[in-house]
Amino acid sequence: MKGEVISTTGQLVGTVLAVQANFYRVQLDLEDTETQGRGDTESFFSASPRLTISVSSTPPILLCTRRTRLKKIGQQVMVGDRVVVEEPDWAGGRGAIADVLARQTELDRPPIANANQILLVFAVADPPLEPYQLSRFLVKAESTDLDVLLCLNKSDLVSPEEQQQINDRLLAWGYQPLFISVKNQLNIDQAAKHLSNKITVIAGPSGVGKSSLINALIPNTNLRVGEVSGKLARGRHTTRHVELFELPSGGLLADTPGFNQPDLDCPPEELAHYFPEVRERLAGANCRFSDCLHRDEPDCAVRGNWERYQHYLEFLDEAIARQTLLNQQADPESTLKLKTKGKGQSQYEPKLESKKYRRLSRRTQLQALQDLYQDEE
Ligand SMILES: Nc1nc2c(ncn2[C@@H]2O[C@H](COP(=O)(O)OP(=O)(O)OP(=O)(O)O)[C@@H](O)[C@H]2O)c(=O)[nH]1
Ligand SMILES: [Zn+2]
Repeated sequence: MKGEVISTTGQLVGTVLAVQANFYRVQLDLEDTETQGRGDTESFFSASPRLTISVSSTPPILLCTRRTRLKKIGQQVMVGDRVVVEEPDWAGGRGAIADVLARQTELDRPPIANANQILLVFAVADPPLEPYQLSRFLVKAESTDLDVLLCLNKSDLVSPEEQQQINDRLLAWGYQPLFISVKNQLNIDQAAKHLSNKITVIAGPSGVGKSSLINALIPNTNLRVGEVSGKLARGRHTTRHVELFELPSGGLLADTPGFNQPDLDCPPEELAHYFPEVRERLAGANCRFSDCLHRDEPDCAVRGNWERYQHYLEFLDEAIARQTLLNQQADPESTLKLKTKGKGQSQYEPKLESKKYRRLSRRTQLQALQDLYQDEE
């Protein structure tokens, strides 16, 4: 981000770091601002009390409103957006967003534009590495179409042999994990290297050391101090707030409340592509049917004894249950059946499965639906 020359027209261009009510905190690209002859005033940093900024080396941050024209055309501004800023008031630290540049990527939950990758953080122990949970997070991350990086923290808690075993297992899944230990400052530089000059969304279950890692990557920024404020600040009851934090080596990091209980909401036919193992199998062979769901169809190139095949089947049940539910909401008639009750009464009940995916036992589907609701509680 830093030092990038985006426009040759003398426009001020920057990146939206945070959205606060109707204000947008925009970090301007360095080159652009230098040509505009801003004065070095401390006050324009008043909008970002959490960042300690050295005036000489850090691009200025302006608190911006959104131009009425943008409101009229319904142009939303998201965290991560590249925006054109007009009428900078350097002394007051204010400006106005006049335009939003085309987005490279767009995430829904959390709402972030132009993210490049997801950094999935898990721990090798404490909490124990749970393959099914990891698989779920990986599939969810893959479904965003962003690059997926896997970091395994707390490597100080396992022996080199155990670490090797985990490594081999994940290699077979198609991932090359980076083992780190925030506690022992192991491989933090390596992790930082992967994040430089990119927008990275960090995700992972509770207690694996995400806050600790963020604090190690961005020293002097107590954005979430692990055990005390971290839990409170990011608890279930906080409003969904997304913010990008600048890494010293360049690049921005988004922490993601709300990504911690991933529900798999992709269409059933897409699910297989979110497994590297499947992509590899399908690179060298085809299933007989182009719409194969890789369950019990003849001549399936995917079904087999790879470790996560069972995970695939379970996630598939869940995706089908979700799809059925969605279809039913969109078009109740097509998925409701008339059921005759006693005393001549009849009533509509949901059909549990659409024809397209019919195969699951009713029990499995019910179970999947129940799981789904539990997740959403
Ligand atoms: N042994 C060991 N413990 C660590 C390491 N990194 C973090 N921890 C500890 O793990 C616990 C959880 O760390 P956090 O950084 O709060 O984890 P988190 O992922 O942010 O957790 P949530 O805020 O619940 O999402 C803390 O007690 C940390 O001190 C590590 O590398 N090794
Ligand atoms: Zn198949």
